[in-house]
Amino acid sequence: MRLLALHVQDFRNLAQVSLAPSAHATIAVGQNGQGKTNLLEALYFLATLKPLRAGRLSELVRWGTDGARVSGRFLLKGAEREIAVEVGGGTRQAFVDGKKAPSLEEYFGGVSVVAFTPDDLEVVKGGPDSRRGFLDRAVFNRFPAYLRESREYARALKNRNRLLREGGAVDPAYLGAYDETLAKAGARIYSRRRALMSELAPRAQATFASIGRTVDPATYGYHPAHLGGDFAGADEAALALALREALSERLRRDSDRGFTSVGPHADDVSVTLGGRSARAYASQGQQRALVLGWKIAEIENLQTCMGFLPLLMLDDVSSELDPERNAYLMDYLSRSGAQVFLSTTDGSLVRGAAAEDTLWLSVATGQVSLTEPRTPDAG
Ligand SMILES: Nc1ncnc2c1ncn2[C@@H]1O[C@H](COP(=O)(O)OP(=O)(O)OP(=O)(O)O)[C@@H](O)[C@H]1O
Repeated sequence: MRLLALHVQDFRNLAQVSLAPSAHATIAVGQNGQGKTNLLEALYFLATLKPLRAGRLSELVRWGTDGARVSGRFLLKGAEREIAVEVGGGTRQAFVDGKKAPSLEEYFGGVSVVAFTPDDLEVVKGGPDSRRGFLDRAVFNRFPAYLRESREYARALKNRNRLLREGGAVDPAYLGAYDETLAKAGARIYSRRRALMSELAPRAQATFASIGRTVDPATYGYHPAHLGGDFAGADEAALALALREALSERLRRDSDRGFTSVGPHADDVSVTLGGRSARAYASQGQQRALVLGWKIAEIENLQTCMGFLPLLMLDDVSSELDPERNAYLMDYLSRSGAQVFLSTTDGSLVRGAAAEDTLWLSVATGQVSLTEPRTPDAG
């Protein structure tokens, strides 16, 4: 997969940007607050239909305008196709080759992106919801149908919670029908996450061992909350049954509280170092290496399982790493052969990822311009 052209219109502070990225590294350099992350976010949004940072879609639209548009021409399995997304009035609309996308699967059709941002540290330091978000982005890349499947689950959960909140005497038959739907959709989420983690965890552990500069081994594990039975060995039907049982066991408590306390929305990912919680005991640098181990594993796993490298996006990551780990990452990027997009305030930090064909961009007050080749520190 390769992005041949990117067009951005009225997306955050970017009024109009058109560029033909390098097949390898495209590097956006600029001072703080100029629009570098916005440029990467536009690409991320195009490739995932999810905002990288925004809570609401309306935040993506340039102030004073009615709508934003991002489009990209991709080379995918030897054929060119254009995908586009428009945001306006709080909703988004996806297009494939100029026509409304018939389905999300059709829209993505092999486009995927792995993003590295300073917020990724939350996967170790933050709460379960950050870790679930992190896990779900990786699952979505690996199994594109996951976006639709996780929406089905979210819808079923919302309906059940509404019923619980309404209180009073909930008709058991009525609730049973909701539980059935929720258990089925939930079982699919469990099995997707479990499949991804079984591929990813050993790779991430091995990658961490090569960058961690510590003899303590790391582990990455996925744990469904409050689910009985043998999780590792259960098929999807058995997972649905276990979830249905857990839902009915907790019904009284859930009715009192007005929300569903068991299911994939309550899961967590554990990250340990030397057998201890990385959140509680790992140093800042070790936590960064743990995240880096995960991300590199995700890229390599996609390459092995899907047969292509995702686009890589690194938002001001080098300033967060010590020189040795930064050099490791830059070297990895230049050797990977992946198409990479980097943002930085200091071009010299990412020079290790650059080559002859690198596209250097300068970003200032929402304007993106090409800078002369081999003058990376300009801008
Ligand atoms: N919807 C919007 N419309 C117009 N401008 C916006 C919008 N959303 C954010 N901005 C502006 O975008 C700018 C921030 O851009 P961005 O986050 O890309 O900065 P950056 O270059 O990555 O900076 P840093 O190096 O500090 O991370 C801010 O000036 C902010 O006010």
